Amino acid sequence: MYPINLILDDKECLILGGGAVAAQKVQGLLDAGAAVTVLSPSLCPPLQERADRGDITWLKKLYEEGDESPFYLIICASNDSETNSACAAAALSQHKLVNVCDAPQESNWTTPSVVRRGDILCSISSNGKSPAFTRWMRHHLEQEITPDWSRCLDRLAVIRQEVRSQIPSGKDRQVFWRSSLTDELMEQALGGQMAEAEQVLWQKLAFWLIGKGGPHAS
Ligand SMILES: C[C@@]1(CC(=O)O)C2=NC(=C\c3[nH]c(c(CCC(=O)O)c3CC(=O)O)Cc3[nH]c(c(CC(=O)O)c3CCC(=O)O)/C=C3\N/C(=C\2)[C@@H](CCC(=O)O)[C@]3(C)CC(=O)O)/[C@H]1CCC(=O)O
Ligand SMILES: NC(=O)c1ccc[n+]([C@@H]2O[C@H](COP(=O)([O-])OP(=O)(O)OC[C@H]3O[C@@H](n4cnc5c(N)ncnc54)[C@H](O)[C@@H]3O)[C@@H](O)[C@H]2O)c1
Repeated sequence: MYPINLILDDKECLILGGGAVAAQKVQGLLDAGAAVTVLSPSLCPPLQERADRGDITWLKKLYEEGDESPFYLIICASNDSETNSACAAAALSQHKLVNVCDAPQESNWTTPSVVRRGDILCSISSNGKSPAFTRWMRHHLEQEITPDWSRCLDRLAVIRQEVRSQIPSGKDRQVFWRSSLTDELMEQALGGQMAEAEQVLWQKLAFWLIGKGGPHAS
């Protein structure tokens, strides 16, 4: 397996089936900004609510070959494994992104468990060996990765722009960041002293620039 972060903004995605598993997958796709269609003769109550609100498009029918054609990404989550397999085979023959929720061997990607904190995205997989363990790991990481991590990331993104403009060499910037983002600094930042930690980082940048003879020195 090779992890990738797929950009799904407004991409047309299809989910086959309207049960609890489909609802979980719909949530993940909506979180990623996709345009979601559910194809199923029936919907579970949470999906019915989403369809009523207009969050998703509902195609009220049984799957027929060709239904998958307009879509970029397809998740087969019906409880009819023959239909899941037929849809997956048709979609794979068109080189689409396909997941079969009860048959990873018929998929070209599997669904990881996810922890989101602002722009932080942490995905967890067990290569299909134990989704229950994957779920436990998610709960564990949810405790560890607090909303402060995302605030910290937002501050670091600002400082990164400044570092980019002050330290012209990519190699030097790498050395700066590797020597500056220490455990001690991050423990301070995430331990309730983010502003103080930020000051320390600005100081480190100032010292770095003095050591290197100022901005844009070669
Ligand atoms: C991460 C998560 C995302 C999501 O689904 O959105 C996810 N499964 C979750 C939960 C979960 N799934 C199952 C249980 C009951 C315990 C158990 O059966 O072991 C629990 C736990 C629970 O719900 O408590 C049953 C199950 N799952 C699969 C099969 C078929 C098979 O193994 O062949 C069966 C048997 C069906 C049956 O018997 O009928 C297969 C897959 N499930 C995957 C993902 C992919 C591999 C992920 C990995 O690498 O770990 C993969 C391969 C396919 C895919 O979906 O891509 C989500 C965690 C959400 C969270 O974070 O809470
Ligand atoms: N990947 C996972 O995490 C995971 C977890 C649990 C179960 N599963 C598997 O997922 C499948 C679905 O589970 P569920 O609990 O959502 O089932 P469910 O019975 O609640 O829902 C199944 C849905 O599929 C629809 N459907 C049936 N035949 C169809 C067809 N030909 N075309 C379109 N839609 C059709 C039904 O109308 C229903 O809405 C099961 O096969 C189960 O083995 C996967």
